[in-house]
Amino acid sequence: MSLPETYASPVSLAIIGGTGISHLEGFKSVASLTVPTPWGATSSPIVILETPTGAPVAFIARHGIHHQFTPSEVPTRANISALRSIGVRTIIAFSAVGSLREEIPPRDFVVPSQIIDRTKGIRPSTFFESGIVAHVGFSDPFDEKIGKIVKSCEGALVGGSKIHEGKTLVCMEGPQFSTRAESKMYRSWGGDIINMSVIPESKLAREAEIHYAMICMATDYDCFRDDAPPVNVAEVMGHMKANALNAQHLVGALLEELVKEEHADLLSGAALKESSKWSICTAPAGIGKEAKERLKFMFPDYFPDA
Ligand SMILES: CSC[C@H]1O[C@H](OP(=O)(O)O)[C@H](O)[C@@H]1O
Ligand SMILES: Nc1ncnc2[nH]cnc12
Repeated sequence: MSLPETYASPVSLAIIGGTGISHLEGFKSVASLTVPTPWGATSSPIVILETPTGAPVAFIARHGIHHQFTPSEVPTRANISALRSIGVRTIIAFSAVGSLREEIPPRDFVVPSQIIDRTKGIRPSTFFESGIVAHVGFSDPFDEKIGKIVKSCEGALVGGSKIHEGKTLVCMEGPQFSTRAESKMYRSWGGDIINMSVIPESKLAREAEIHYAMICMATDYDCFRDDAPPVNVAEVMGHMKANALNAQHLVGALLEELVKEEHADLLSGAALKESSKWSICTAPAGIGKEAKERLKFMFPDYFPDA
């Protein structure tokens, strides 16, 4: 059955699905939006789901519905700007990660608090360029309040999976996995888990003034253990089957909690309101016309003359 291609109300909450999560089950799908952006097409249509209480939630598949975009190819600026343009102010992003610590076994979940960026500078990672410069703060890349709410939903997980907090996520370029030397080096740097996705997604969400948290699901021990075989895709996908089911349980509990009135500040984007506007360094008279036209897509109020 084909879904309506429009949705009348703003949608303030979004979920980004990663490896093994190309759609969300258990919710009513009410629309499928194709949102063209100044940064091109999104990686998948934006599906609007409704929670049992009727709250709308946007869902987008990071790698496309067939997992056709490599981590370096994901059109992240399109994804984030499209979500912002439909009203999104909070994003919960899912990611399959390698564990760099014995105490984080496959099938445990992690809400990271820090990032070490090991991408290679080849992914477009800012909205503010070519005629406009801004430097937003990124010291604490994840929203702590959302992290605490995720942890409070730990009881929804089955099979003994735990949620670890306060961990450091290394983001590598890929698509090849790490060497053993790199894996050990990341551990010596304080890295706890590793993926290929959190950069630039988290940076762009910050620039778009969207609260962002990542729910990482461990699938392997990467390759730091000399006495064990290294990570491979079959191992990742095997654990992701169980993780995806658990993610489903977690999302049910999490959405029920997040849409409560007491979290209205999160869904309105209160903590980041106008944070990018005040990070712009370019003098108004010097901001290029095309830059203003692009950014108007996300920030219609900031550039009234565009
Ligand atoms: C299939 S293993 C590597 C792949 O898995 C993770 O994807 P995602 O973050 O979208 O769940 C990792 O970041 C890599 O892209
Ligand atoms: N070991 C690993 N390295 C990078 N990304 C991953 N995603 C899942 N496992 C991973």
